[in-house]
Amino acid sequence: MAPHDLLTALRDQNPLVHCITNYVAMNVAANVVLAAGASPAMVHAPEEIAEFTPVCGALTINIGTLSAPWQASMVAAATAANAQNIPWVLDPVAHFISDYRKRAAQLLLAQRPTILRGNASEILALAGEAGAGKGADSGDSVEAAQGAAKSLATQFGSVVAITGPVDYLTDGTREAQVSGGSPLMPQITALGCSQTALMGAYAATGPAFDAALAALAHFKVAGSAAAKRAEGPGSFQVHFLDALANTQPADLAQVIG
Ligand SMILES: Nc1ncnc2c1ncn2[C@@H]1O[C@H](COP(=O)(O)OP(=O)(O)O)[C@@H](O)[C@H]1O
Ligand SMILES: Cc1ncsc1CCOP(=O)(O)O
Ligand SMILES: [Mg+2]
Repeated sequence: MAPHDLLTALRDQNPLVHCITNYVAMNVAANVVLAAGASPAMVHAPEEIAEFTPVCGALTINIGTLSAPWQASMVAAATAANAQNIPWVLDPVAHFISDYRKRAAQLLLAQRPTILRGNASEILALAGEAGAGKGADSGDSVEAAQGAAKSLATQFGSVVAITGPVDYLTDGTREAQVSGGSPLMPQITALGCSQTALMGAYAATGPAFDAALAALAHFKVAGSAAAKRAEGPGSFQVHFLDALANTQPADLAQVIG
């Protein structure tokens, strides 16, 4: 499905997206998903997963502020999504910072996410390659992680997206790149997490590779538009939400290469 049609479908269908995300991203990601045209719900309690995940159009799992009860919810939600053929997206935020988080990320990856999205350091480390990542921000180039993305895509049957100055997307066979955006984007926390949440919204409306591509393009188009108006990271954030809402379906093709 073309990105144009996916954005139109997103706004027509207003899909419900189950987001298990971190404390930092909770508000930012919910506003991003709303501005784009979908309906986010941040639901974390293990007691609610069995009822809630199956009624959603997609699930997104982000380990940014992981703890044991949330890990149980993540595993249960991924299991429920797989059982019901509900697409789900994994964001392995800074999974290399501790053995606990590393293991949690590998266990979720073994559940074969529909889409895996991370920055270059996160994707490199998931594939067992040494990188320069220290925390939530990338220390590596997108180019350096492309081989890792391809092998993860093949091994787990996932569409893998690496975000950065130029985003890279692969399913192990097909590849795409998305350019644009702004250097202000990595200066605002939780934009990567929000990209993950938006990928969930798009995945509820169409095939995984096309959905991930449309979500990447939507961010790059909105980021470029917001940067023209912003005076710094603070005002960029406000303009970015406006730009996500104002992005037209025909704009998306311009940033895809
Ligand atoms: N230097 C940059 N120029 C343009 N866009 C960028 C740049 N760095 C990151 N982005 C964009 O910012 C968003 C978040 O990506 P990224 O910073 O890689 O994620 P994370 O926050 O998980 O590290 C993505 O949409 C990506 O395309
Ligand atoms: C700073 C931080 N610390 C734990 S989660 C988080 C947010 C990370 O967000 P992103 O990966 O989108 O930059
Ligand atoms: Mg991140």
